[in-house]
Amino acid sequence: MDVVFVINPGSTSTKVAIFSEKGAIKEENISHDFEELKKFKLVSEQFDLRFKEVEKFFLENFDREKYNLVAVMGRGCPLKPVEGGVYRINDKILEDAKSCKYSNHASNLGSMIAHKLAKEFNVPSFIADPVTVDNFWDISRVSGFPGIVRKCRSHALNIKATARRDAKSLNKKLEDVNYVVAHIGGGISICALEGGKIRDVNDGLLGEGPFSPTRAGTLPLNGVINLCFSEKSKEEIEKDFSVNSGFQGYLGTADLREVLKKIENGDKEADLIYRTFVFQVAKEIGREAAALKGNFEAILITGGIAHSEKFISDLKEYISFLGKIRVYPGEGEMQALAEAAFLAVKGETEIKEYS
Ligand SMILES: Nc1ncnc2c1ncn2[C@@H]1O[C@H](COP(=O)(O)OP(=O)(O)O)[C@@H](O)[C@H]1O
Ligand SMILES: CCCC(=O)OP(=O)(O)O
Repeated sequence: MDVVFVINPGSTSTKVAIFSEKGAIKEENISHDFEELKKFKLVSEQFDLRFKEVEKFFLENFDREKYNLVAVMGRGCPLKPVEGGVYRINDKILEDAKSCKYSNHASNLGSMIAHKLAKEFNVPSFIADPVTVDNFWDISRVSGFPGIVRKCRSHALNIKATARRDAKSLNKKLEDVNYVVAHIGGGISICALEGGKIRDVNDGLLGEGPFSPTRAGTLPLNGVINLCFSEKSKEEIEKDFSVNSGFQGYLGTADLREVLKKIENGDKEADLIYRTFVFQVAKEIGREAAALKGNFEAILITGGIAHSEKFISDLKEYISFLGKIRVYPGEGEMQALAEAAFLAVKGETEIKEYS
C-alpha cells in the first residue's frame, strides 16, 4: 500500500504521521523541550534537535515490508506571496526557510525536515498551501501609509481544507462558493474566501486582527511607538507581540480551557479578557463579511478554540445576524497535507516550482 510521511512543526511540538489514502496509519505529536528550543534565536536552528526525533518516529513506525513510501510532505512556511497548491521543495524554498526570511515561524522547519527525510528514503518532497498563499485584491494590500503594505499571511492550509470540506457537503466545488472562514487556534486568521481564494485576511502572524491565545493582534499605534522607543530591542518587542500577548500576556496561560476555569472560579480579570476576545473575533468576522458585501454561503469556524461550546455560543450572539454558521473544530492540517501529497504523486494536481 502506498503511504506518505507528513510533518507539521508547531512552536513547541512537531506533528508527524504516516498516511495511506484511506487515512492516518500512525500519528504522533512529538513534544520538544521548550527550554531547549528557546535557546535558539532562529527556529531553523532547531533543525538538528527536531530532525533527530522526527526521524526516530518514522524509523520506528514505517514498515518497509508492508508499505511503499511515495512522498514526504511538510507544512509550508512563510515564503514570498504565492498561489495556492503543491510546491516541490527546492533549494529556493530551503534557502528562505533556513534564513527565516519571511518570518521566524516554526513552519520553516516543515520543508527542511521533509526534504532531508525524503532524500534518505529517495522519494520526492513537497509543501502545500503555505502560510503566504496570497490572492489579495488590490485594495487589500493598501495599508493607509505609503511604504507599509499589508501582508497576506494566514492558516491557508486549514482554511482551504475546511472550506473544501464544507463545499463538498453541499455537492459544490470550492471554486463556486464564497465563505468567511475563521481559523481560531494558537494563531488566528479570519478571511474572505472567494471561490477558494483568500481575498482579504488579518495578518495571522503579527499585528492584525483579534488577539489570540499568545499574539497581540491589532494594537493602538501610539502604544506601539512608545514601546519601540523603550529599552526593548526589535526582537524582544516582536517576541512580546507573538508569544507574550493575548491570554498568555494577560492571564499567564494560553489555554482557553484554563481561562474558562478561572472565570468559573470568579476571576473578574479572566472574565473581562475572555469577553474582549469574543468581541474582537466577532468584529473581525464582521469585517470580512463586509469585504464580501454579504455575498457568502456561510461563516465557517475552525481551529482548536472551535471545540469550546461556550465560545461558539457567545460568538453567535454577535454574528448570527450575518447568516449561516458552521463549526469544524480542530485543524485538519495533517489530513490536508496527506491528501495534497497523494494528488501530487498521482499527477492529479499541478506541482509548482517556487522561484
Ligand atoms: N476542547 C477545547 N475547549 C476549549 N478550548 C480548546 C479545546 N481544545 C483546544 N482548545 C484551545 O485551542 C487553542 C489551541 O488551538 P490549536 O488550533 O490547537 O492551536 P495551534 O495548533 O495553533 O497550537 C488553545 O487556546 C486551546 O486551549
Ligand atoms: C498565520 C500563519 C500560521 C500560523 O500562525 O500558524 P500557528 O497558529 O500554527 O502558529
